[in-house]
Amino acid sequence: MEDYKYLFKVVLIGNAGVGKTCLVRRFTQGLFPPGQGATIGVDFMIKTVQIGDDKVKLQIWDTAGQERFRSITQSYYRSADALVVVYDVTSFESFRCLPDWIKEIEQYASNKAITVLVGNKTDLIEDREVSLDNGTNFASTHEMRFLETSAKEADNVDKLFLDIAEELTKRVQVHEVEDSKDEIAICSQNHTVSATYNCCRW
Ligand SMILES: Nc1nc2c(ncn2[C@@H]2O[C@H](COP(=O)(O)OP(=O)(O)OP(=O)(O)O)[C@@H](O)[C@H]2O)c(=O)[nH]1
Repeated sequence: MEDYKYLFKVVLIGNAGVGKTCLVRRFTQGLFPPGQGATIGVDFMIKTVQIGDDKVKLQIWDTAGQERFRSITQSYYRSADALVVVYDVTSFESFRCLPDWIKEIEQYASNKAITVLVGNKTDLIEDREVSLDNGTNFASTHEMRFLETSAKEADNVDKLFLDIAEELTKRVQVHEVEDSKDEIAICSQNHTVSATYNCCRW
């Protein structure tokens, strides 16, 4: 018996070092890993959340930001129900690269996928190089949702993923998207599931 009603795939992309892995680990494991190494290729973690009366399983794909892995990571875009584009608010360079990530989405992802822009590392107040307005304007120009987060302080991280789960659940209920339940068995054969945790909505 499956213990969830819907399965959705969420793919995180963005420059190396912006905090993608830390966001995923904060959400799935509730921790901020010290000395996090660069992601090699792609990794995924799973977390089941409660949305209204339904259990929703999020399969969260954490892609490597380094250019040399681009051809591997691009192959994961197509089946994504949501794409989260992360930049680092203390790195204007990571913000400047956003148009390249948008191009990747346009080229490889489904046009039904939800896109979310995330400015991470808001705890580093003194080092900020990208303003809240910069992020808000970029997101509205590209019709993306937008959130600033701190994986370190657990600020807005649950909200990021729960909002995605809620929106995808709404859409599947009105048949705007299909859930990815049938594909989980295939995925699980090829990848290690790093974690399975349950959480309740607060
Ligand atoms: N202060 C602070 N540091 C963070 C935060 N999120 C991540 N970091 C740090 O940023 C560095 C890179 O984090 P990762 O999660 O590995 O970044 P990534 O985007 O997954 O990097 P790649 O795997 O190379 O693509 C690590 O040293 C983290 O400790 C945050 O919210 N605040």
